[in-house]
Amino acid sequence: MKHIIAPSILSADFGNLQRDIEMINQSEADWFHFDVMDGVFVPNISFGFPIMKAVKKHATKPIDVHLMIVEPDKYIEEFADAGADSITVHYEACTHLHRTIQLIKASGCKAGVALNPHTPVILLQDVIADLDLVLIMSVNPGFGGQIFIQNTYKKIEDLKRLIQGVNEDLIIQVDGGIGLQNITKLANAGVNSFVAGNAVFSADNPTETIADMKSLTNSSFSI
Ligand SMILES: O=C(CO)[C@H](O)[C@H](O)COP(=O)(O)O
Repeated sequence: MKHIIAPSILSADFGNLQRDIEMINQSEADWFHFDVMDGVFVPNISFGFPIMKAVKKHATKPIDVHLMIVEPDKYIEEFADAGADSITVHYEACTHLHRTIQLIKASGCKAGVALNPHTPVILLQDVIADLDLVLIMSVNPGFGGQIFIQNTYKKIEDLKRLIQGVNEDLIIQVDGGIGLQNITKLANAGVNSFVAGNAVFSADNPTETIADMKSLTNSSFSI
C-alpha cells in the first residue's frame, strides 16, 4: 500500500496560513491533516469550520479531519460539507460508535477511529470491517510537539493481527511525535499513514523534510 504523509495544520503559522497550505500543495505530502479540539475531550482548543473552509479553498489534496471532540455526531455532516475527505472520531468520545461510523460513511467520507494511548486495539474488533482507517495516537491528544510513546509499536502489531483476513486494506495511521528519526521504523512496522506537525513546520525546510519522510517510507521493506 502507498505511504501517506499528512502534515498537521495544527503546527502551521496561522498568520501565513495560505503560504503554508501552498507549501503542502507543492510538496510530496499526500493529505492535509486537520486537528479539531474542543477544550472538553482534550485540554486544548484549536479551530473549526471557518478555518476548515479557508483550508479547503486553497488545498489541492485531500483533507483528513481528526475530531478530538465530544459528541462528534453533531458535526460530521457539517465537516463533510466543508470539504472533509476522511473523518476520524475518537473511540473514547463515542457512545454508539457503530452509528457514528455509519454517519461518516453516509456523509461520503472515509471513516476512521482514533485510539488514545491507553485504549486497547481489541475494542475495535466488532467494527473493524467497517473502517477505512484506524488512527493509533502515539501521544496523548491535545498538543503538538510531544514525545512519541514507544508502546505504539505493540499496538501496531495488535492492529495488524486484528485486520488479518478481515480488512487488510485498512489505513494504519499514527499521530504524535513522528519525524525523520522514527518514520522508517514505523513504516517497517506496517504503518501507512503518518501525521506530522512539529517535525514539518519547525524544520528549516519543510518541503525538503516532507520529501525526506516520503523517501524514507518508500525505502522501508513493508511495501
Ligand atoms: O493530533 C495531534 C495532537 O493531538 C497532532 O496532530 C499531533 O500531535 C501532531 O503533532 P506533532 O507531530 O507535533 O507531535
